[in-house]
Formats: sequence, C-alpha cells, structure tokens
Amino acid sequence: MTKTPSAADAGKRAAALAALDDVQSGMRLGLGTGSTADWFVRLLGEACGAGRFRDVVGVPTSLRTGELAERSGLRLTTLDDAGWLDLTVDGADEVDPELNLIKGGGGALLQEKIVACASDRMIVIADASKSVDVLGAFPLPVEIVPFGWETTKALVEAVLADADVSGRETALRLARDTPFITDGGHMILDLRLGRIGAPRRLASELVAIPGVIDTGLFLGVADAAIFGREDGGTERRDAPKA
Ligand SMILES: O=C(CO)[C@H](O)[C@H](O)COP(=O)(O)O
Repeated sequence: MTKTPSAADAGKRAAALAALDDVQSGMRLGLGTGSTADWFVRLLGEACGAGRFRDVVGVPTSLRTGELAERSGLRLTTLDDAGWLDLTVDGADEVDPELNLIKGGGGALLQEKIVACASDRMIVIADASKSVDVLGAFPLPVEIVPFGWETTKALVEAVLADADVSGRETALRLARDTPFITDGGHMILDLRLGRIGAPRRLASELVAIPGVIDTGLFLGVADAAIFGREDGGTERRDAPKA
C-alpha cells in the first residue's frame, strides 16, 4: 500500500502521479533515485498491480531504488538487458527554465545520467521548490575516483578559480564521518557555487580532469518537467526545441 504523504511531500507525490500518464503497457522504464522517484516507483507498482499497465519492466538507477521497486512488485532488468529505454522518470535538485538540472543530491548521479541518456525521453518530477531561475544554489555534486582524490579536488578548485560562479567552496561528501561511496564505488565532491553562469563550460572543464567521472549537471537531457504543488496540482513544462 502507498504511504500517506506529509504536507511537505504532497507536491512530490502529485508530480509522480501525473507522470503515470506518460507510461504505457510494454514500456521499458528508467527508475530514478530519491524521495520523489520513490513516489513514482510506489505508484507505478500499485498501477501495475491494479492492471492499469501490463508488461512494464524497470531499470533502477540505484540499489536503493531497485530494492523499493522489488518491494513494490515491479519487474526489473538491467540496462544492458533492456538495451534501450522508452522513458526515464527521475527527480532533480534544481530545474532551470530550459530544463537543465542539478542532480546527485542522493548520490546516484552517474547511473541516473547513464540511464536517462539511454532513454527516448526523460521526465523530471519535482515539488515546485525545485524550479529555479539559475542553477547553483544547490551544491553541485561531482563524482570522483577515490585514487588521488585530494589531487582531483585541488584540480577542481583550480577550474573553479576561473569559472563564472559566485561561490567556490568544495567539500568531500561524508556519511557518518566517513567518505560517502556511490553504488559504483566512487566519492562525491559537493561544490557550493551559489550561481552557475556558464554551466556547459563548467561541465566540460570539470569532466576534462582525469579523476572526475561526471558532474550532476544534466544539460539538455530532460524533455519535460512536472512540478507538483502541496495542494495536489501540477504544472508541466516541456524543454525548448533544440
Ligand atoms: O539526483 C537525485 C539522486 O541522486 C535525486 O533525484 C535528487 O537528489 C532529488 O531528490 P528528492 O526527490 O529526494 O528531492
């Protein structure tokens, strides 16, 4: 049974519920990570159980989502077995007017990006507070290799010194006083940038550092965003045509 939403996550549930309208029987779905994506997984499980969709198969973007999806009765496969996906539904930490995103608050950015980019369409679901004019108030997660991480951090800081940003603090993400480790065995640096003036340039300069695997900047990846409000209403925005 679906849990009852608190007032705070009613907007997340509303967005997740609206995203079910994009699902059809037989689809191969990328399943995102985070509290909003959790709502989608639970509601999708209920909808499949009630017979609204048949033969849906999911590819989870994290161990956490995979466990929830199994508990929700969804049929799962791997990305390699699916080959290509029809639709990915995932949350975000920030969404700008062009539907560029910051993701990775939950530490799953790499698998989330791999799955979203192997999908015909990606729909972002979020509560209305995630809609921003300019990306950067939420710390930008950057996934890095543990080997030589302090050197990588120094190289990231050198990129930031010349970047069009309003803050330059970097911190290794911790979980109970030890480095947070992603499902892929990597670490995360969180960059407090305040405002990112040129996200494309920043993303390409950061991924050019050998120890950097990827950043939480999802630029031109999302096709649509659904924002949910606490009163249960939603607003849908499509990405500008390329
Ligand atoms: O990118 C993510 C995980 O890596 C999440 O989608 C993002 O952090 C939003 O999470 P939530 O829905 O809990 O606010």
